[in-house]
Order: sequence, then C-alpha cells, then structure tokens
Amino acid sequence: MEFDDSLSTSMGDFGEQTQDLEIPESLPMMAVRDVVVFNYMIIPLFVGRPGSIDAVNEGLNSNKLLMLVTQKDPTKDDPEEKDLYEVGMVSMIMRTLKLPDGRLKVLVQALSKARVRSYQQRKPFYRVEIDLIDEPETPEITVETEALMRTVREQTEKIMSLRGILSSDLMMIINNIEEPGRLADLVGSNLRLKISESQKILETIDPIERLRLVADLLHKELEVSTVQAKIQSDAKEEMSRSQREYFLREQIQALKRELGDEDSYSQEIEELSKQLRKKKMPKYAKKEARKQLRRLEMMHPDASEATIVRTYLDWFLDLPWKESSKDVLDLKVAAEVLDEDHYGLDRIKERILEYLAVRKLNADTKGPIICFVGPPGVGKTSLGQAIAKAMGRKFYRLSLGGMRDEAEIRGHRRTYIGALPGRILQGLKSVGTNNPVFMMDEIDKIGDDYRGDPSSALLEVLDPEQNNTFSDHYMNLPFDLSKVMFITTANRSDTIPGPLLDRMEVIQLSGYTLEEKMVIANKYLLPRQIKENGIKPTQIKIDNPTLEIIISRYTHEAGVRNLERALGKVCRKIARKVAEGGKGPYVISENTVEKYLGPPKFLPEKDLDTSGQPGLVIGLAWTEVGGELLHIETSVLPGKGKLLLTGQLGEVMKESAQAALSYCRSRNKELGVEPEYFDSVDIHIHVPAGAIPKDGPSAGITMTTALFSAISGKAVKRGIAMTGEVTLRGRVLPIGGLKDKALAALRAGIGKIIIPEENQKDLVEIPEELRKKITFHPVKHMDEVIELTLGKISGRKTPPKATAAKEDK
Ligand SMILES: Nc1ncnc2c1ncn2[C@@H]1O[C@H](COP(=O)(O)OP(=O)(O)OP(=O)(O)O)[C@@H](O)[C@H]1O
Repeated sequence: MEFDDSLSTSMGDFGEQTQDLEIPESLPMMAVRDVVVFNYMIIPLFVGRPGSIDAVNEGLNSNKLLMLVTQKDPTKDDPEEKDLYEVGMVSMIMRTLKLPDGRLKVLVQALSKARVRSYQQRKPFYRVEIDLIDEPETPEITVETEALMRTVREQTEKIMSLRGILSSDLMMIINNIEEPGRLADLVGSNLRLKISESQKILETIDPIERLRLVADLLHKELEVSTVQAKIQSDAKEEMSRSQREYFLREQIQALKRELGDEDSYSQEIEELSKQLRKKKMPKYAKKEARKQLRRLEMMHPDASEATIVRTYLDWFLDLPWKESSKDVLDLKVAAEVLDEDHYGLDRIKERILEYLAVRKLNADTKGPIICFVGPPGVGKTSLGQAIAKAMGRKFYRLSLGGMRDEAEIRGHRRTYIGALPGRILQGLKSVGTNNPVFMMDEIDKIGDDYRGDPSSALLEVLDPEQNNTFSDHYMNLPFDLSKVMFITTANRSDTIPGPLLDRMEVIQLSGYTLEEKMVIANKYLLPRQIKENGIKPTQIKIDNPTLEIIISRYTHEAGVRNLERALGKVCRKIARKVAEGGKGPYVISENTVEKYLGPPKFLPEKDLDTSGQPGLVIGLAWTEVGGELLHIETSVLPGKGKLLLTGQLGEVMKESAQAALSYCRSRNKELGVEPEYFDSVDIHIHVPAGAIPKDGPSAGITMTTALFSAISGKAVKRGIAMTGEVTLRGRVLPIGGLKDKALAALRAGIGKIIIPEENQKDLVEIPEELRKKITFHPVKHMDEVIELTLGKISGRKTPPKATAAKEDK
C-alpha cells in the first residue's frame, strides 16, 4: 500500500467517532507507509500492493472495517511482522475509487486505537486479532494542563510561521480544542514529525502524557526551526560586499525609475565607465576619474554639480595622456620637407636638422626650446609647421600676444563657473596626441597684471626639467608635457622676460632682400595663390620687372605676407575673368599692374637729399617690422640751453640725445664755439613719423651727426645712412638687425652705410647681392663718422648763429 504525501495534510478532516459500532476482534490488516494515522482522522490512502488491495476488498465485503498499522521502514514493499508497529488504528472504509493505473483510492476514517494481539493469516492479506485501546476519560483541566495546552498552541503557531505554512483555519481548530489528548493527536499529525516520533505519540495512551510529549517535540522542533532561520539570515549577511553594493545600486536605480528619472542617465554613466575602462591614462588619473564617476552616479542628473563633474570626466577622456604619434626621423626626408616649403633660410634649416639628428640618436633628449625671432611674415610660423610635417607630428599654434592672465595657461579651478583647463591642455586635446609641435607665437608680447603673470606659468611649461608634472588648475593633476616639442616665436628678443629667454635658444630670422622675395614669389607664393584661386598657371604671366614693382611699390615689409596678399589679389581678379569665360593668358606688366592692384601704395623715399640742409641726417632703425629709415632733423634756436625732443622718442633714445649733446659740448673746439654757446641756444631734435614710437640706442651716431651738422651749419653728404650707438667719449658701439637695416637702405636707394666696426663680423650674413650694391663703412669713433659725413670741420673761425633748419624744398 502506498500513501500520497500530498494528501496527508488533510488534517482538518476530523469526523466524530461512530460510538455504537461493534468492532470484531479479527480484522483484515493493511500496512501503511509514511504516515501514522491518529484518532478521528479522515484520510485518503492510495493502495497499490496486491495484499493491501485484497485487505481492502475483504473489509468492503464484510463490515467495512480495516486495521491500519504503520511500517517501521517505509521502503519495504513486502513487510513482515517484525517490520510493522503493533499499535495502529481500526478504521472504516468510507469510499473507494479505482484509478486508471489499477490502484485504489480509499478514503478511511479512524475509529479506535488498537493493538495487534496476533497474526491469523499472512497471505494473500494479513488478518489479525486485535485489542482495542480505549481513550481514557478526559481528566480535569488543571492550571498546569491549561498552561501546557497554551504552550503547545503557541509553539505550533511559531513553528508554522517560521516554516511559512501558517494557516488561520488550522489555528482556529487548534485553539478551539479543549481536550488535551485530541490536541496532542491533531498537532502531532500535522508537524511532519519522523514516523518513529509520531508512532510514539500514538502509543502514549495517557492524554496529558501525550500532550507533554508533543510539547517536548515541539520545543525541539522550534529550536531547530529557529537555528535554521538564523542560518539563512547569517548567510544573507555574509553576502559579499560587492553583491551588497550591487543590490544597493539596483535599489538606487529602482528609486530613480520610481522618481521618473530617465534611464538614459544610467546608460550614460555606463557608457562613461566603459570609456574610462578603455582609455589609457596614468594610474593616479584613472583613480581620480573613477572617484568622480562614483560621485556622478549618486547625483541627480539635472543638478548643476553633475554637469561640472561630467565635463571634468569628459576632459579625462579627451586628453591624450598616453596617445603619441610616431616620429619620422629621416633626416633626408626632413631636409626635403623644409626645402619644399621654404626658400633660403639655410642656417636655420641646418639648425633644425641638427636638432632632429640629436632626437634621432637620443629620443629622450631634453633639447633646448627653440625661439624664432624676426619680423612678421618671414616664415616663423610656417617653419614650425614644416618641422611638424618633417617629423610626422601634429601641429598646434597658440598666440600668446596680449595674454595677461595666468589662468589662460593653467586654467581656472573647478570651483569657478564655466572653468576650463588652460590653453596648453586645450591645445593637446584638439590635436589628440601628447607629442605635437606646439608653437607659441608672440612670446615677446605677453603681459602681466593683477591676475597673475602668465610668463611664470610658461616658465614651468617650457622647462624640460619640470614640465613632466605640469599642473593645470582645472585638472588638478599632473600632466606630462615632456614629449611636446615647444617652439616659440617673437618679433624681438629684448622684450621677452629674462628667465624665459634664458630657457630658449634664439634663432634670428631677418627680412628678405628684393631678390629673395622675387624667388619666394615665383617659387612659392604665386604657385600657391594660383592654386588657391582655381586658375591655371598658363593663364597668368608676371615678368620679373613687374614683380619688382609689386614688391617695392605695393609692399613695404621685411617678410612676404603682404606680397602674398598682393599676388592673391591679382589672382582673384584673373579668376573672375576666367569664370566669366575669358581664356587668357593675362599678362601683368608694368603698365597694367595698376589695373589689378590700384595706385601704388609706396613711392620711392623722398627727403633723402640732405645736401643744403644742415641738421638733417638719415639713420637706420630696426623695428618689429624690420629695418626702417630714420630721418633726424635738428634745429638750433636762440634760447637758454634747452634740449627739446619730439617725435615719440623712447627713454633710451632720449638719453642718446642727451649723450649726443654732451659729446658735442666736449667737442666745442672742433665745432668752433665757446662752451657758453650752448647756454645761449635751445636745440630741437625731431624725428618725423611722430605717430610711430621709436626707441633704442642705435640712433646715437645719427643724432650726434645731426647736432654737429646743425651747429656747424654744414650739410651731410648725399646718399649716406648710418647706425651705431655712441659713448660720451665718442666711441661707436655695435648694434643689432644689420641685415634688416641694410635692406631698408637699399629699398630707399641708399648706397653707403656707416656701421660700427664691431658689426663687421655680421656682414657675412648679408647676402652677396646686397653687399655688391651697398658700401659699408665700419667706424670705431665718432670722429670718423663726422669725417665721412661732413668732411673736415675743425678750425672754424666765426661762431655759428642759431639757425633753424631750412624748410624742405
Ligand atoms: N623663405 C620662405 N619661403 C617660402 N615661403 C615663405 C618663406 N618665408 C615666409 N614664407 C611664407 O610667408 C607667409 C607668412 O609666413 P609666416 O606666417 O610663417 O610668418 P611669421 O614669421 O610667422 O609672421 P608673424 O610673426 O606675423 O607670425 C607664409 O605663407 C609662408 O609660407
């Protein structure tokens, strides 16, 4: 016989015992597995074993009664006497149902407890003789019994709730039972106890005893259930930290979803974290980025702080912490690239190639930072580009002109609204590599004010010893700039702050001669403009004399930027004609050039004739835009010994004028005047083109000559220009920018230049064709200058009168 476990729970099926039924002593017997049947129970049994089916049939055929005993070992299919308990239940068969698989479903009701006295028959089914065991009278309920009953009820409730099988119906029945024996049977049958324990309850006849036994078992069971529950909760606690974090995060997400915050935010975070994982950066940067990401996760997506953190994280992703381009260090290729883009500049190209050669041999070299100094448009920036091209590096250009705020270099701290990293990191972000050629233009025009001094930040950037840990205020983390190749440019070196200049190697570029400009125009500028304006080389013809006119009448510069612009203008005009259907070729000649470029902007220098004009001298000056002529006019007027200087002269130039006057005073004998003469006249020195500020000591000899000429009344010879500093004792000191000054003289058609003797060594830098056209007169002393310009003046008899310089004719 088999018992379906799922049906054993029909514990509430209690019926009233049939009191007046006669129970015979001999009954068919059926062994049941898995269950102990208690008093009053109604229970369905599934019967499959042939002996059991026979026993049921026997019972059905007589008085429907059956003795039920439980097997000690439920696995035995054919139990013998020793395998069966002695105490069982006389039950009544209430209903039977044949199942399709041949088994019987039998509904039985327990009637009375009984003990097997003897076995009368074993086959085909058991028949036994029994002794009924009457349930003793319900004893009087004492306080103790009541307490016991309550304990049993409470413990049952607890156990069921710990097991999660608490049913209010069952609890109602349990709470309503007043008889201890019945309570013990009901609880005992529902506790899923071991068979042996259930059987023990069944065999305990005394109801109070039985209830006590049940209470003991309940107690044990409760302990087990509590420990079991604790184990489960401990296991939960031991869940790893990460798992818990995971759950917490899930909860946050759930909360966010609940609050209506879009899920796209978490997707964005996920995306950011994925990108951060992939991005190569130093450990310290990665750690900080992760920290920021975690902060971002906790924030509301619309919070202003979240935007700040997100922008900050974007910078982590955008900066080229480890991305470098591969250097191409083939010197032949580099030389070709440099030649391709620039004409001449041999010395400079050579220096660049040396630099690259050192890099090739020693990749970690911390070479000096190169600073190109020269007038505008001579190719400083484009040289930087060519270097980048030659090395296969990216190029970035930053103009420092007028920069006054340190934060432009270093960035603002993140606490500022709209803060960003400085221009250095911005530049690196835009090129995407950490080793570009980084050109800083106009380093001579950097300023400083109350917001800090950008040059001090630049000191760190440009110092190869320090710049591997450059700290930007915004990123607030060191960034390695040591792979960047910095190149700076300036128009003049004397205004570059000393400590900065100290860190750089100055490479001087000067202006181009007419001939050089012609070659550059023919080889580089014109072809480029032709291409840019979309015309064909055959459609335009400019001969050299016309080009010369364009250079000398339409531009006035040391470099070639305006020349390129002028050629661009010509090309545009031709492009229009071609677009309108013209075929060309269009010839630009001396006669037609005005049609293209309008009237000439610069005419040959006037006022060059100094003859007959004492006090008028032509000097040579060097300005940011290259060499310039400097006309110095001097008048001697009756007065009280005052020196008047006009024409926006700088401090140094004013001092030169003072020194020139003192020198003249000391030479009063040669000038033929008494020392008092100088107290009776006012001297006015004027340098025309008054709107342009002028400064520098190199006009010393020019001013002295002008004074000599004005006082002596002798005019300076024609066609001479000069440059040189002078001491109080008349010694002539060297000057800079000789090539540019010579070029300016040549542009004006001057053939003789007086230069300090010490500058003679610089003549090698002056192109051959220039030296052919100009005679250089090196001098050591002011006397020689006077000799060359005014001739012999000593021994004058009559002291000169104060005279104003004659008006120009
Ligand atoms: N030697 C040269 N050969 C060919 N082209 C040249 C040469 N020098 C200058 N150029 C051209 O002249 C133009 C102006 O040069 P670039 O902009 O480099 O001047 P720059 O010296 O940097 O001026 P700035 O000081 O104003 O920045 C560029 O188009 C450049 O190609």
